[in-house]
Amino acid sequence: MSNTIRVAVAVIQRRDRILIAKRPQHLHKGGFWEFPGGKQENDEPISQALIRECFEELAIIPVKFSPLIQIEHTYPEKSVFLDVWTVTDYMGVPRGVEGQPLVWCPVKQLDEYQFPEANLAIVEAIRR
Ligand SMILES: Nc1nc2c([nH]c(=O)n2[C@@H]2O[C@H](COP(=O)(O)OP(=O)(O)OP(=O)(O)O)[C@@H](O)[C@H]2O)c(=O)[nH]1
Ligand SMILES: [Mg+2]
Repeated sequence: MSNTIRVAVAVIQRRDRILIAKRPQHLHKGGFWEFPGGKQENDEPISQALIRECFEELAIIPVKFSPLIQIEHTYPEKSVFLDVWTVTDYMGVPRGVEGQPLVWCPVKQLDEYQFPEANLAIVEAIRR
């Protein structure tokens, strides 16, 4: 679909924990938890979008990352294509640059948080 939004998503891992962030209330799926990331810009390689979004949202620079899963999902309002990466090394200390709460969530406890629908497949992929 031509109006599908392409999104770079970072599953940032530290030992058995994953970094999750709470989406600001005013955004699409506001109040849900998410993996940091955001929309790919024109002509930008997806790995560059991943690095840029991690810097903008968390003030870190991913240095070691690999593809995890790609998910197409249609919400009532829009369609997204999530290009999800596992980040295993980065420079800096993550903080919620936009004021968003962050949690290092044990993999086993990910289902205690409410994610957008499309994320179900991400959580399954993390557990594989
Ligand atoms: N970052 C992120 N976006 C997700 C996840 N799951 C999911 O469905 N999305 C959807 O992907 C879309 C784009 O993400 P985004 O809002 O973070 O994009 P962005 O950072 O560029 O935001 P902006 O437009 O405010 O600059 C949103 O509609 C969001 O609901 C997720 O785990 N992380
Ligand atoms: Mg974002």
